[in-house]
Amino acid sequence: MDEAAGAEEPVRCPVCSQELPPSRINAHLDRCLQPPAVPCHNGAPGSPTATAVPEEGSHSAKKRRLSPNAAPFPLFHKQRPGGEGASCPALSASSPSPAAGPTPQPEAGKSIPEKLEGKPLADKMRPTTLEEYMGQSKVLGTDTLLRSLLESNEVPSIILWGPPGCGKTTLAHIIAKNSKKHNTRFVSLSATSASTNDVREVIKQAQNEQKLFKRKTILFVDEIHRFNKTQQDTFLPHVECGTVTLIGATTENPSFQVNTALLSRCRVIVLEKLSVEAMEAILMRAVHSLGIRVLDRDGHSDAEDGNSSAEMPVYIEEKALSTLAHLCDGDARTGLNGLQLAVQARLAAGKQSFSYPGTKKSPKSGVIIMEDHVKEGLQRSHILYDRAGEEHYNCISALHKSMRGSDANASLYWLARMLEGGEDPLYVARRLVRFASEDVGLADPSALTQSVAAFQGCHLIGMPECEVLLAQCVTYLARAPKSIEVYSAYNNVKACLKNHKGPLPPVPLHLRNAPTKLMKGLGYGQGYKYNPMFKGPVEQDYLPEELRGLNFFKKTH
Ligand SMILES: Nc1ncnc2c1ncn2[C@@H]1O[C@H](COP(=O)(O)OP(=O)(O)OP(=O)(O)O)[C@@H](O)[C@H]1O
Ligand SMILES: [Zn+2]
Repeated sequence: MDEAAGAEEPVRCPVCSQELPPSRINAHLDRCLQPPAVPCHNGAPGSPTATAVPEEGSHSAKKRRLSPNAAPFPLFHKQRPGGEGASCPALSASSPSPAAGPTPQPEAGKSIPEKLEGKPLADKMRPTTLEEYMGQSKVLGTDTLLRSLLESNEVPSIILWGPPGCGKTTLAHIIAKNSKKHNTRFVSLSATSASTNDVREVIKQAQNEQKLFKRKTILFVDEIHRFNKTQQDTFLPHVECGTVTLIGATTENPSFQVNTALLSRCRVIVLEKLSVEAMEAILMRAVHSLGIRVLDRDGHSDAEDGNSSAEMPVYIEEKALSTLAHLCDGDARTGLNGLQLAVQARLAAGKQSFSYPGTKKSPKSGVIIMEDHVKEGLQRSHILYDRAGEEHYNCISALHKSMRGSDANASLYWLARMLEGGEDPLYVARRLVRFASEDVGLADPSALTQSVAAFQGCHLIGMPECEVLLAQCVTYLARAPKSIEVYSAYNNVKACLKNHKGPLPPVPLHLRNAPTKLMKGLGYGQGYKYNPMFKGPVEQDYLPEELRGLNFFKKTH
């Protein structure tokens, strides 16, 4: 599509975005690609949200044209996930050995504090190959479809759906790096900051690229669920015609959040929380690349004590690593951040002598990171609960169902899971108000009063004091008798209105008010029996004529 562009139409330089006549583009490109040019990628001023990945081969220490920030790949050398330690370049810090692969290694030879400077550890440790990518074997294992597609460079448009820090962005980068070998561009946008215009811009460039160089573009859109439906529609024709291959990432269920037309053109790949084993491997790799020594239960270190330079050695207990792997709830970013914070805090505390209880090993001196230190490094709210995502809906649903099942015990558990995870107490309180009417109803009308009072109380005093108010109300509601009589009767009425064919029946004349003479003349209010004037029961119809005899309370569904 859009291939009809006339010969005279200017083309946009894919490197610096300048518009040029087609006859001049090649000469311009030669100049534009000259080292040492200033940063010349589409993340230059004007479109701060787009970042192009440097081409393979240009990404070397000598002739890097892009600003270091534009390079999505970590500066770390390739690491074995295992841990014999002796050959780890970071441990034998004396020579900045070039032996460990094609990537430059500016980190080798640095001290641990120096290695922790700058970008967060999680970014620096981002894997660049499938071999370094841990876990997710269900979708990426050796015999999976995705794996074979990737290896043959036939990347379909995909949506990666998974919890935070499970490796969505990382996988997209790996796919891109993989496909660059096959002449593909990679551009990334974040849906949180990119406008529809940014999207159009990227697509325009992708079209030029295809025209000029027959190069494909992979467009990575992080948090794709944040794009509204119109913005999502902007992609659609271009995904369809193959100008761009879309890789979207989302923490939200795409069947609710992503435009169905777009969804039907993408494969949804479900990534899971990382397992404890995968987390341990990720942490171990980080520890080794930092040059931290792992102490096993007997106090043995995985590196020789003899070769320590002037730098003070840093040790971490094996147990501390496994605790961290358990606590970060499958979120590698949280895990790596936790590790980084613990290491930094301990480095700040300085060198100590420590001996290992219960062993004959002689006391060591240096910095030691123990289980308690990593626990401090982790924020509790990160551990339990993902306030914005799936978990939020799953937990409130579990609470609602536990109360409905009159299980006060389980109800309190789900309540605590949410509140301890940092859930907004008013969100829970609103649900309780709804429950009081929907599930308790007239079996105990004061449930509504109770829950509204709890809502107002929470509003007044906030967390953490209001937690007990919610606990009280949750228990009250769980123990209360249940009736859905009103709820289902009202639903029956709504269904009746929805299914009604033709114009709705008029309001019966005798039920109408007659404030004017004209209305009285028209028969409004005529024959209405004012109930207080009658001694016994009054015979009178209140439904429109065609509905007479219908009982919404009796109808069951
Ligand atoms: N499967 C993995 N193997 C190794 N490291 C991983 C893996 N997943 C995540 N990481 C590490 O965690 C960091 C964060 O991961 P990433 O940015 O890919 O998460 P995400 O799923 O995109 O999260 P979010 O939804 O929060 O953006 C990475 O920089 C990397 O260091
Ligand atoms: Zn240019």
